[in-house]
Amino acid sequence: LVRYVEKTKKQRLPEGVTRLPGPKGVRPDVPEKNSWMAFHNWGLEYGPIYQVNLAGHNHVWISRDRIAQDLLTKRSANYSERPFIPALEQDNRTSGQYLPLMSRNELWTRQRKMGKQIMDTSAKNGFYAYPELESVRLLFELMSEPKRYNHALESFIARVTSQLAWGTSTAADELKQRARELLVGVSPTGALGNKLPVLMSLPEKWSAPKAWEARRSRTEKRFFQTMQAEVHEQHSAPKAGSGRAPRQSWTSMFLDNKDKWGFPTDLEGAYAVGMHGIAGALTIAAPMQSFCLANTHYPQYQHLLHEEIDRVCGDRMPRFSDMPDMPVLRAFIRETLRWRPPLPTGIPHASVKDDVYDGYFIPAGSIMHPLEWSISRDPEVFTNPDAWNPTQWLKPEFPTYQEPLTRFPTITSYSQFGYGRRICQGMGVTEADLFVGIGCMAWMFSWHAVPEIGAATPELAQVEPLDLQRRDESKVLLPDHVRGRTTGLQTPPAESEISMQLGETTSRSRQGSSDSAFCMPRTSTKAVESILTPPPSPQVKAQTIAETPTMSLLSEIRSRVASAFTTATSSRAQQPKVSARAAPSAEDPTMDFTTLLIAKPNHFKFELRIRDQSKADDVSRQWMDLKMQGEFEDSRVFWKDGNRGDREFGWGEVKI
Ligand code: HEM
Repeated sequence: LVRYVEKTKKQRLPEGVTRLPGPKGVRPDVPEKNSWMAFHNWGLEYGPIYQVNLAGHNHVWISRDRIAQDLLTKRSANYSERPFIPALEQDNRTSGQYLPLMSRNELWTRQRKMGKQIMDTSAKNGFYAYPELESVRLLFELMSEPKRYNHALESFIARVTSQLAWGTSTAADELKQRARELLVGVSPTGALGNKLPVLMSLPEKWSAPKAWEARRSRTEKRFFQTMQAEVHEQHSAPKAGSGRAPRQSWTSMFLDNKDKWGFPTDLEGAYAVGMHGIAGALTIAAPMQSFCLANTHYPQYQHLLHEEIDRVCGDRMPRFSDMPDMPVLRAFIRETLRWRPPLPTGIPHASVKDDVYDGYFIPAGSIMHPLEWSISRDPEVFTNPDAWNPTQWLKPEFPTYQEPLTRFPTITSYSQFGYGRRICQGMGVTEADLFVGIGCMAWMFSWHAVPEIGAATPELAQVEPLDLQRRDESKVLLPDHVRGRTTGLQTPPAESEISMQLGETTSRSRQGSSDSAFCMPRTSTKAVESILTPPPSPQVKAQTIAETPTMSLLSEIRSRVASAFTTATSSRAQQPKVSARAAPSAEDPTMDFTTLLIAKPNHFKFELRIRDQSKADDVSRQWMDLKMQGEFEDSRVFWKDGNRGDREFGWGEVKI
């Protein structure tokens, strides 16, 4: 408060310039849950750029893309710093350990340069097909344990990212935990040290938040160093008989080029790679979860996506290379990111010197927030912005429509990935993961509401639900040139025709799309036979397989598959209490998010149905083959006592 009073006293405005509008005084009334709704609602009241004093700091909130571009991109020399985060043990701006949170210094420049190179190289190589590989495991896990869909989606992303970072998926669980703990550390609503910075100046024995952070920081460092050392060892002397050749990874690229890129220590490179891993580990899972939410509440669009997938891919899973041929899938992804931005408050920039914008004064040291939640709801750009409608990217009558459809809609350079010099370095990975991951899910499944969850909001209630009997009449139609734009490919048969064409699978497909609550792949006799007598694989080398008798592995698969059923555990009791003023609706079931920076929908009820039994059989077979080839390694335990660890290292408690 004293700091605030001092600051306001000192500020004399230049002539002809006014202060930004905004709520007066030091505002403590920002809710912990869905905090962005408070900032969004202030924007409705005070305009597209306003300021508010939070804990003695001037925060500027921007709700329009044009203003964010004007300031954060066009004036990036002034607006590319990051604010200080008190709850971290090492200074986020200067320690070289937190690339996304660093000041614009020499370390940031070389780490960013390295980031660009490793991203470009892995993009050129199709991200080494890791998303395609891991999507087989994703589908198998969704079939086997649909209740744990959140876990399966997060694991998919963490495994791809772990493969990219270190050439192995075994670090996936650790990477997820590192990401969760760092999120706690950096979130204003997370670690107590961010609310009471004084706690971070006390000795560890008197300050539990300080001790928690010190252990987190030690564990993070040890993890990154261990992974780097292992990659180094494998590449310099691959172990004979280990069954798996060393793979390309961001770490191997770093080790090969560190002198060229000017890295004084290997540790800095370990952090630079690790931060790319952490940045990707959970963020991408959030839109995959929101995609499930959207399709459950807006089922009337699903047939458009299924139609495109069946036409372009037929009985194989979608691949990254299908991207130009699948505008509908890209539209579903883009609309999901718009509707439920993974980082609704954006990542803040900080300003270096005083500035004037549109007659308003912005003091040096202001913390600038491109408020993605509001930017994605600009009523001049989006018709009915709170509703999820992927066709607005595909129908020319919408202002969001853009050609050529081989490229648009795209998420590249979308405001969700930030602005100017600090723009996200992971757009390519995100696009590949979402395209392949969501595409494969939609190839295999359809989403259905369960009656007790009801309609999301009053507006949503007006959206006509999919009536299977009247499906043809209720279809949302796309223009012909969108539907048929993939030349040389036939228009897909209607669902009933597919069933007929599949001959033997017809009756199973009908079962699969019945109203039954079950979602298990009814493995055909042929598939059971092939599972019981898998094709002889020349490379059955993986340690886990070698130690497991084949029959017990097979029966495990069968029992896992047989135990699958509809995802459903969360209850209305878990619904959020959105305390922001004028929040749309505390009862809106699509607004139940975790509390930290990333807007991840909490577990919710829906029904996942397999669209075609033969696909389920095919995925089970592929999973089996790949598992036997040692591709699907289990996550490993890094710390004592099953990761609980000891005083020095281990997993910290995280309430998300
Ligand atoms: C849905 C997924 C993702 C979203 C929404 C997202 C969003 C963002 C945003 C908003 C920023 C801050 C930009 C700014 O300050 O203006 C950022 C920075 C960054 N992102 Fe991402 N990101 C995603 C995935 C990834 C992935 C997969 C990686 C790495 C593989 C990554 C790496 C980074 C890095 C290194 C930065 C720091 C850039 C800097 O400060 O110079 N991100 N991201």
